[in-house]
Amino acid sequence: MSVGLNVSIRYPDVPVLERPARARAEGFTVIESWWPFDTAGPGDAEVDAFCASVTDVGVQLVAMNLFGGDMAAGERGIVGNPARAAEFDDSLAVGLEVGARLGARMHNTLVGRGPLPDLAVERLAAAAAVADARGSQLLIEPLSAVADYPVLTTADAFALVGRLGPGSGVLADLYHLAVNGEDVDAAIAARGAEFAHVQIADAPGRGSPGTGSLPLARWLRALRAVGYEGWVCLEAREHFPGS
Ligand SMILES: O=C(O)C(=O)CO
Repeated sequence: MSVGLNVSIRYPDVPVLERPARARAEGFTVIESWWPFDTAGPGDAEVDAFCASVTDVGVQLVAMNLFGGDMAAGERGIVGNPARAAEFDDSLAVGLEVGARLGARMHNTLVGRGPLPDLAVERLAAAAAVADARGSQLLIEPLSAVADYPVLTTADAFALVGRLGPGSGVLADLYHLAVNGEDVDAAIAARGAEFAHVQIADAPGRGSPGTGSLPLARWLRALRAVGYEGWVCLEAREHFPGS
């Protein structure tokens, strides 16, 4: 079980292309990122620059979100909006291309706020099949503190992944699960070995481990005990909010 750093939530005020170097300077050699481009369909030069920002500093990118819309404005996914189908397709193509170039085979795919329309499930399943053919996975993550987000628990995530088929998996962010009130010990015991990816932060505050009250060490030991063999990435703010 190796630990990586989510550079998007860790360094929100650092220019995107400087974030891998900042992570390396902090001692991380493994990173993940939310969608690092301003649009769903960046040009070749933007993609080349992002890939170089990772390879030039000798860190490994293990996961990258697909385009989720305007995250700062509260959007969490566009797949259910027919008017944004082209953007979703562009994001999938670019995400898989970056993944192929950098070896990042996991793509957290936010599903949009509000009830999940069948259209979204159909498009996610089609995208998962494309990802599967490229040796990659679309990840479904329960989120907390996002109004009307339809995936809140590991049960929600596994149920949706069950409808998407191969090329999909569950991203268990233990912070979100705890904030949503899920019994994380029970979730790990029941299906921890099936998690495709794990993220952690402490609560309250989504800060680094030790800044809140979550039993993160116990949960990591439990994940190892049930046979989880994937990555654990720190998706935490650098400082406890207000500090
Ligand atoms: O929106 C969030 O909190 C996420 O974790 C997105 O990946």
